[in-house]
Amino acid sequence: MSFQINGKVALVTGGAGGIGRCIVEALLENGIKGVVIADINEEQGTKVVSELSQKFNPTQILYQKTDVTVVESFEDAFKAAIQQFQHIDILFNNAGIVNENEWEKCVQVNLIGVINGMILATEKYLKDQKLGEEAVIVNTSSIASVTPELLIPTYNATKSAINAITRTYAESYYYNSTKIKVVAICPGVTETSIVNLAGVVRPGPDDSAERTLDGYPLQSPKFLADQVMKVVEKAPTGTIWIIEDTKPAYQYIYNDRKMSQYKV
Ligand SMILES: NC(=O)C1=CN([C@@H]2O[C@H](COP(=O)(O)OP(=O)(O)OC[C@H]3O[C@@H](n4cnc5c(N)ncnc54)[C@H](O)[C@@H]3O)[C@@H](O)[C@H]2O)C=CC1
Ligand SMILES: CCCCCC(=O)/C=C/C=C\C/C=C\C/C=C\CCCC(=O)O
Repeated sequence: MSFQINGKVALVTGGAGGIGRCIVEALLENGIKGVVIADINEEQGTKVVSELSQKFNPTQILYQKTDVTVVESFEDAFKAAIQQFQHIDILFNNAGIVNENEWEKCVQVNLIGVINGMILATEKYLKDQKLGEEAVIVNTSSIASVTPELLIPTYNATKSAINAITRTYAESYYYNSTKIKVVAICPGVTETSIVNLAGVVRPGPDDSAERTLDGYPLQSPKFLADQVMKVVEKAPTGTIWIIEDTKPAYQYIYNDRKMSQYKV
């Protein structure tokens, strides 16, 4: 059974940034009734609303200043969605940062922020305030969740944890009472401000080499967002989707540990 974006209401954390903003725009192009941009950056959030209002009906787009690391602030974004649009059907847990120098902050935003969203959505808002039979949560993970990237160990760890939480909340134990499909997307390197490495990575053991992302295939956030719409509509719950190098989304399959034959 496929999920219909048309007529639904979505909340996008980090919706004022590169990937989040493109997800907001793709949702509007796919007939969303209303979308809340829940982002800590008020200046950018207001700017995005005014730019999108040139192309779409302004009453469909709401900016709510939100810090996902603060549960009350995150909850206010859900309340704003209900007040403005009467229901809430899709949560994009998308806000994320890279900062290996202030690694606690990276854990706060990438992991605690996503946990806050999962609890608010599965225990209250998406569970009780959805329009149709099913709601959807899309967690933004990364290819770094399954292939550890050098120089960003804390970031890699937060993204692996996102896959774990996605798979847990997809279990029928939760789904049977929430009717929320939970999936994760794992983008490859995508052209946004996050890929600026200056000041956010720690020097590795060999700190003489210049660290750049040269050689990594770069995709556009617009391409990524269009793939994400397909994932929202078609992906089964608990699935993890790699989207990299401007190629169609494909499912990442975890092995059953009991199939592993290696012995010490
Ligand atoms: N750009 C890339 O190459 C890749 C990005 N990702 C993930 O995609 C997501 C979006 O990142 P990008 O759009 O690339 O970065 P970005 O830096 O362009 O956007 C991130 C947005 O999150 C917001 N934000 C940061 N802290 C927040 C907080 N505490 N509460 C609410 N909003 C907050 C920022 O204000 C910004 O608008 C992140 O989770 C990132 O880890 C995953 C794989 C690749
Ligand atoms: C700044 C990283 C942005 C995070 C994007 C993401 O989620 C996945 C990225 C995947 C690969 C590249 C990321 C980081 C690599 C860091 C430095 C490159 C060092 C290259 C080298 O010198 O070996």
